[in-house]
Amino acid sequence: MAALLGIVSPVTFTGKHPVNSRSRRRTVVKCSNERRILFNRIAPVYDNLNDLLSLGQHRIWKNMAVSWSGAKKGDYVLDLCCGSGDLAFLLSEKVGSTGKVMGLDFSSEQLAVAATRQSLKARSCYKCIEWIEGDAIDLPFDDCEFDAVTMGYGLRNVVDRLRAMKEMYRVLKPGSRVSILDFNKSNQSVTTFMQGWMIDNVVVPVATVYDLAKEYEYLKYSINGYLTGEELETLALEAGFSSACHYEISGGFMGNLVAMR
Ligand SMILES: C/C(=C\Cc1cc(O)c2ccccc2c1O)CCC[C@H](C)CCC[C@H](C)CCCC(C)C
Ligand SMILES: C[S@@+](CC[C@H](N)C(=O)[O-])C[C@H]1O[C@@H](n2cnc3c(N)ncnc32)[C@H](O)[C@@H]1O
Repeated sequence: MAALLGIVSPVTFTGKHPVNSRSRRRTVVKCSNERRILFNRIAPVYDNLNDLLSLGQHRIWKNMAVSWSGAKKGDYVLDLCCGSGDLAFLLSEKVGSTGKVMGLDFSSEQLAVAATRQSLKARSCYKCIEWIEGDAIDLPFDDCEFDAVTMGYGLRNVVDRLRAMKEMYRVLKPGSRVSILDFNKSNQSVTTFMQGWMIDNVVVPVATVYDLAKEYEYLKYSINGYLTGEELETLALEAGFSSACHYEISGGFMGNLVAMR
């Protein structure tokens, strides 16, 4: 489970000397691949389980994240860790057919679902979306390209979060925003307890029906290994953003970081 968790401490020590960067690199690559496999495996049922398990609320949270990004008509925007495309479709409705949306993910199966969903949509704005298979920590884009960046339930799953944050900073135009939605690692013990209880007693039992118990058990461990809102703000400032604010939503179950370059 630890491998699936891919929880890699910033510096891994054995004995007196830090493990060399080559072994750390190997660990990062291995953990990253474990996660890619996880999201490939859940791709066929991902959207339906999100709707069922959040009672459709996740669509509200994603709408909020896209609104916070500041994306507007005619913009060129990026949705990182786009998965099956939920935030990319919402962004395309904001930028319209005169804008452009890039959806990037390293799961080929998630991108295949996104492309299929796009092919079934009639509105012209959805035609402005392009899907790219790539890694959030090494973006295939130039500096200062995008008017907005979104990341829905992605940063918690990225092994090197600071590197991903620095890449988001690099590809954003000065004065533009990144909006990062995810579970909230709450400081309130009641919220943490309720989050964990829901995952243990609702989410995982339902996922078990689809033989995905292990994949959804990862959720709880990944939230435990995530950053608090305050730590996310600090991470954004460390990556170079001029300002950062983390908003708790849905009773503290979820959170959204907004940072400006
Ligand atoms: C859209 C949501 C989660 C996306 C998601 C993120 C991940 O990192 C995963 C990792 C492994 C497997 C699946 C995912 C994954 O789906 C949030 C909503 C879906 C959640 C699965 C449901 C979580 C339930 C909450 C703990 C409680 C919701 C209360 C609400 C007010 C009804
Ligand atoms: C929980 S899904 C979120 C999908 C979508 N943003 C949403 O909100 O529904 C997390 C996504 O992040 C992708 N991902 C995780 N680490 C990544 C990385 N380093 N580079 C690119 N994609 C990554 C996974 O493949 C998966 O599709």
